[in-house]
Amino acid sequence: MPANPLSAPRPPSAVLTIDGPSGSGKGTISRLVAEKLGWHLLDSGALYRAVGYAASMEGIDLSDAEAVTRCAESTKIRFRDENGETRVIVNGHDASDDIRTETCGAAASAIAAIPNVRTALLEKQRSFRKAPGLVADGRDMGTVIFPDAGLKVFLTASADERARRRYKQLKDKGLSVTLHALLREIQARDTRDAERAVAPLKPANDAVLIDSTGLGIELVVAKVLALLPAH
Ligand SMILES: Nc1ncnc2c1ncn2[C@@H]1O[C@H](COP(=O)(O)OP(=O)(O)O)[C@@H](O)[C@H]1O
Ligand SMILES: Nc1ccn([C@H]2C[C@H](O)[C@@H](COP(=O)(O)OP(=O)(O)O)O2)c(=O)n1
Repeated sequence: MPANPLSAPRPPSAVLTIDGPSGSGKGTISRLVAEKLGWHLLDSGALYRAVGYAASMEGIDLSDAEAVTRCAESTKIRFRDENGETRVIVNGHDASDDIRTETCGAAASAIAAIPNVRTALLEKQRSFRKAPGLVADGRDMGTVIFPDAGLKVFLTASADERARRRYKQLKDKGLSVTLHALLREIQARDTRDAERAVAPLKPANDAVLIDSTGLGIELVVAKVLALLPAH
């Protein structure tokens, strides 16, 4: 008797992972590639930022692993599309702007080193994998969350260039920052993210490295699209 095609297990949807350090352009490139492909998008850093933000708002000591883990387990995080932008809703409050500060980035990096916090966010991240495909941006998308992804990109740029990009981005938002302080923060975050024991920032063995220093956004998008296997 022929197998019933309806009961056959469906192959998992396609995933493209884009990992890399702060300011390498992961978020920008992931969003543009996802738009071109019509795929879903996972900004995993926003989840860690949301937990760092919620913990700070609740006055939790970020080095108290148990309290931060409880916070990660109980914080409700939703993404909502609004006028072509993705808003991040944390416990019912629109925290999209609050979570983008460098202070919140540092808080996210600190709580992301707690193994149980990562476990608390694991299934939520995997639930973004849906047809026709997913572009997932973060630090461990290719190594831990989607190890079977069809294409893994590790996006880098020199620390100086990443600091300059972040400086321009924050200045354009009207925030008061200095290039020197941003460079120090980026270097401190690189070190903490790369040296933590669990799911450190590093390229997967099968990742394609793209150094975007001196490359414009459209060129990087084109490079990523050219790497995609037929899907
Ligand atoms: N290849 C590039 N060339 C110039 N600027 C870039 C490039 N990629 C990203 N940017 C800019 O750098 C800033 C940081 O990019 P973002 O996507 O937020 O990085 P990440 O998500 O890796 O932290 C943004 O203002 C973005 O427009
Ligand atoms: N998959 C991820 C994503 C982010 N993190 C942590 C480590 C990062 O320093 C913070 C913030 O990540 P995010 O990608 O939003 O930061 P940048 O946009 O690269 O500056 O969260 C992580 O540990 N694992």
